[in-house]
Amino acid sequence: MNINDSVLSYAERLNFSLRELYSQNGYQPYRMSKFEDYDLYSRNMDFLVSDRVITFTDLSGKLKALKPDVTLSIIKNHTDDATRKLYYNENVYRVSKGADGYKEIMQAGVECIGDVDNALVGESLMLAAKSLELIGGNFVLDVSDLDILNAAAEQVTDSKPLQDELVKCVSEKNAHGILSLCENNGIDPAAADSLIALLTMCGAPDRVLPKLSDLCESLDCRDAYEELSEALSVFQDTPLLSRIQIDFSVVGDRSYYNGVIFKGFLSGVPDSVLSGGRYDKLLRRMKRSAKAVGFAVYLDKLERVDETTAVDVPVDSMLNVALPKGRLGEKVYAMFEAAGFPCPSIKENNRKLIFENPEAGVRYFWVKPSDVAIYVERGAADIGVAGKDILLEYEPEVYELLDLGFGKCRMAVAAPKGFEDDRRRTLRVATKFSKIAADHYAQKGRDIDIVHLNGSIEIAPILGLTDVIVDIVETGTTLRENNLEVVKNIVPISARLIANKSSYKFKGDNITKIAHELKTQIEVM
Ligand SMILES: Nc1ncnc2c1ncn2[C@@H]1O[C@H](COP(=O)(O)OP(=O)(O)OP(=O)(O)O)[C@@H](O)[C@H]1O
Ligand SMILES: O=P(O)(O)OC[C@H]1O[C@H](OP(=O)(O)OP(=O)(O)O)[C@H](O)[C@@H]1O
Repeated sequence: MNINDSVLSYAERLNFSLRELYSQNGYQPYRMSKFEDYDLYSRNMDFLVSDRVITFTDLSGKLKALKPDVTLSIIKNHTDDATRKLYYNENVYRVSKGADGYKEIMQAGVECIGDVDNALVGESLMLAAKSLELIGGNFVLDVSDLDILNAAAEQVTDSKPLQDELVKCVSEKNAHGILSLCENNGIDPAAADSLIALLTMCGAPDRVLPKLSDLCESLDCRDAYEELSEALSVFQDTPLLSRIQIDFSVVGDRSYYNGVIFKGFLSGVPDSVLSGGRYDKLLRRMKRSAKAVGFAVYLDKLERVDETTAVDVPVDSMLNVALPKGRLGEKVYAMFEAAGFPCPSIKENNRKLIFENPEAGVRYFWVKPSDVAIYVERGAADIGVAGKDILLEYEPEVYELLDLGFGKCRMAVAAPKGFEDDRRRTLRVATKFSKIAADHYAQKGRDIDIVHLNGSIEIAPILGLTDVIVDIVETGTTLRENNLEVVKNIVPISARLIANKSSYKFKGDNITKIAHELKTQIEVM
């Protein structure tokens, strides 16, 4: 049968090219059903991107799921000791982030399960880079190593939950977060020197590996270093080497992944388009003795990429900045101006929302403070400034590069003076910050009923709508004037510089320049 490939869409053609690439490298096709026992996911929930799995009961009353993931099913069916190299092309089903809609996501990927050595990890990295090359355009493959990150986190603390928080800070390029975790837990910040060194150690392998070698010596994780450098050696003397970056902000769940992990980014696509790594720990959890490495290409994220955009076009040289309207706005702009990114038109008295200065290479947008994180996460802005309250509430997938040290306030529980919590009743809580409130009370094991409000939160307990509020307190005036008082401080808040992860790969020089200039201003503040 001859197929006239002009009738195929870009994604379909890409799909065929990927299959060809994987089968030429000895990987066998793997087909599976769309349905899986829900039990598989309930036992491995943290491995999934989201804990919201679409379920249904089958005719025998068994709880089934529409597959949100492919890897778990492949491992479940890998029951012998043979080494298998597989590729798949499957749809997975997920609940969309921030909405209650469902998404059907097309994934292509490879898995190698069995006696996986450094050469096979290298092969997987090479196939990942070649997959990105097939997609076309300007791409970067970021490579990290979770064993090295773990060794640095273990040097700071023995506490696993705290290690998780520290590693999460590395994934956000959030050095100030690491230092404040040390401070809050009575740890000498010097203990985090290696972790912070990893956070800043990003760039081409030739440049990073010598420094990393010394660091791994002092962290006593030489084997992890050898694995990483041996796997990366597959790119030596190939043109793909220029696309490879070591970047420790690539982090997977520490209870599933280990060793080399990686993510692929494409210029113009706001989120990673490929993700993978070693996951021997997942196999241990599923009582398998084999080792494994693999990756998935998220074809759905390429929906807006086609042959015309997937060419090596120069990256838009303008830096797009989301500024928060309101109480932070003027101060934020003034800092960017002083950092060498002025845009005089922004001071004109009009209702325009977008301002640009091509000479300075910057374009500013005024958006609602609570929307800044969305613009940055979705790549409409490369960087922006948002309060930590917004970052905690919406948990956007962004880098948190700097604590700007202003917009200082705190998130607190407040109640009418003399309030005492009656634990026989559900506590009614009014807030704009439902997630922060839910997390706070979940940690205490307190049953609550959240009443989500959009402002004037302080009125709720006065009118008997709720017992307490969770809200921002700055001077405390609003509480005082409404006969309320702080019951518990939850977390300090200030303004943060955030960056889109993909933009950071392709406009990194401009973003680090601006972050450096802003940091200098903070230090003299
Ligand atoms: N007294 C304060 N009240 C509210 N936010 C404060 C205060 N002091 C500092 N901030 C910080 O300023 C940020 C922006 O606050 P602002 O009041 O301008 O917007 P908002 O009214 O909270 O946002 P939106 O208009 O989207 O509801 C907050 O996210 C918070 O980080
Ligand atoms: O401690 P204070 O200095 O009194 O500041 C805290 C108040 O400021 C914020 O309200 P905002 O002015 O943003 O109005 P809102 O009620 O509409 O959110 C916040 O929600 C508190 O109500």
